Amino acid sequence: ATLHRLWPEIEKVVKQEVAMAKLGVGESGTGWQLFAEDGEMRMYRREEEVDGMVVDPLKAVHVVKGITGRELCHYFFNPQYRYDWETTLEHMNVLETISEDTLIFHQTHKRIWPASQRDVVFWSHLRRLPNDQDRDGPDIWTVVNNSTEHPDHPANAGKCVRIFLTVCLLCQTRVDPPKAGAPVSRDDITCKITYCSVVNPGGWAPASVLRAVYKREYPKFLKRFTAYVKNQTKDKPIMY
Ligand SMILES: CCCCCc1ccc(-c2ccc(S(=O)(=O)CCO)cc2)cc1[C@H]1C[C@H]1c1ccccn1
Repeated sequence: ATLHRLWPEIEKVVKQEVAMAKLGVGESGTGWQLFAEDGEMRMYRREEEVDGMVVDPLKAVHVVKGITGRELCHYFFNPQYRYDWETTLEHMNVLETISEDTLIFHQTHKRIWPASQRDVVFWSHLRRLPNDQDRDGPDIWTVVNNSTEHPDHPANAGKCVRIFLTVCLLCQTRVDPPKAGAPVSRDDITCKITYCSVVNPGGWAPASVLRAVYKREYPKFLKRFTAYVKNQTKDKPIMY
């Protein structure tokens, strides 16, 4: 994959997104407003518009027990599971397999009245990162999705309005030492999740509609996705 034309962009965007995801909502200056809370999950957004279109950056932080960052990123990255947890997905297609950890997707999402239907083309990269806090702790895992162009799916050539997004799922795992001699079980594992996303809706959509959609869909997505991974992994050996 190091020889692929996208490789320099992938390296740059992954470094930028991971650095941003590691910033707390406090440190990255003012402007983050809490808009949803559910147990350990906190969802923040900044109200931003580009050319009169809502492109509110979103940052969600969540802590889940019993699954590792590698497991979360495995189920987020791999196409074969996506229809199980991505409720707004209408169609998904892998356009290119750049390497086993780098794919290019085309997705159409269900139409959200009164806006027109959207589609997206993005590269998706799965990456293991060293744990910079605790050298002998589990690694950090991330998936970065970033819009790209593809000759088979020119933007706005069909019925869908092309959206543009950058998404980063960053997962940091912690293992609390079990009682002396006991093996590590899923009860000893905690994963801190940071999900950052900026979605440019492409064509015009009413700000009120977009903000209502984001307020409804993002909490639902993160809750459903983490519950899905817990259910998929509960009887499987732990993947670090
Ligand atoms: C008028 C609505 C315009 C935007 C509709 C739309 C399209 C794609 C997306 C989207 C596409 C990909 C990703 S992902 O994280 O890369 C995972 C892979 O699927 C995430 C979200 C979002 C939304 C916005 C509904 C909003 C919404 C928010 C969370 C989930 C679903 N829908």
